[in-house]
Amino acid sequence: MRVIEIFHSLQGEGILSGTPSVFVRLAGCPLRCRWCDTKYAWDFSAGDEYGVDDLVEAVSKHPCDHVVITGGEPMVGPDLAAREGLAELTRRLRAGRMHVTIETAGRLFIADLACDLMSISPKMANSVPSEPALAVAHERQRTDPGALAGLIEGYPCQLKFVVEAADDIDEIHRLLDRLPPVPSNRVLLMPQAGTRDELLARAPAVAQLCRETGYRFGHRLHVLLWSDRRGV
Ligand SMILES: C[S@@+](CC[C@H](N)C(=O)[O-])C[C@H]1O[C@@H](n2cnc3c(N)ncnc32)[C@H](O)[C@@H]1O
Ligand SMILES: Nc1nc2[nH]cc(C(=O)O)c2c(=O)[nH]1
Ligand code: SF4
Ligand SMILES: [Mg+2]
Repeated sequence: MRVIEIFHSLQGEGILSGTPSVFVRLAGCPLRCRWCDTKYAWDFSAGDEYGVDDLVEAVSKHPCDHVVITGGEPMVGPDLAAREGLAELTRRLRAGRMHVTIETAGRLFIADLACDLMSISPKMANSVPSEPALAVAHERQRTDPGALAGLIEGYPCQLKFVVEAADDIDEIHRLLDRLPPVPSNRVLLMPQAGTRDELLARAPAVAQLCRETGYRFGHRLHVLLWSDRRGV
């Protein structure tokens, strides 16, 4: 598997925000969201090659029982071998008594992952890249209610929607209407913010939207603490 970085930090997002966690960032993402804060992980051939044994050993060096597998898009992977590698990695981490979170846009359903929290961030219209060729690929890739439904029914999950403007909520409601029910405290609205200044500017409107809708506020604790620093 190709790995961009492994680091020990606090989970910055979602219902486990604040939890000390080791992050494994896998290489490659076909979606190329306009505001992605991790563009350095888009290339499938970037980073270093690791076997599952090496990865488990690198993770277990940290004094920590939560692991977050992210990317890039860890659920896509360049080929079948990479997806089987992901399944094997989750099983080995779970066997070592680690709590496993997978961060994914939710474009692909994969069964049999040893995943304690499927952290899904479905991509909405505000994420479409401005370059037309990329936008076409993104439209094709970004939402598949069938895959999302499979993940929601197959795993403990949370849905993290990236919100830029108050009217994003209409599209979120339309998508939720087509999915199996998710409790409102597992639906999070997260400000679109790659820097601390953007977070402070957008958070109040998102907080207000949470009060109006009953959905949960999605933190970006790492952005608050370290702004756009890489590897934290
Ligand atoms: C870099 S992505 C990697 C995992 C997967 N590709 C995904 O999108 O869920 C990790 C998380 O960061 C979020 N994210 C990326 N850029 C962001 C930004 N500018 N503002 C808010 N959230 C962002 C994504 O929506 C996702 O929840
Ligand atoms: N601290 C911290 N928390 C995170 N939660 C999800 C992240 C990600 O990039 O997937 C992330 C990240 O990059 N850093
Ligand atoms: S799906 Fe995730 S990694 Fe891929 S471009 Fe969008 S935010 Fe970035
Ligand atoms: Mg991140």
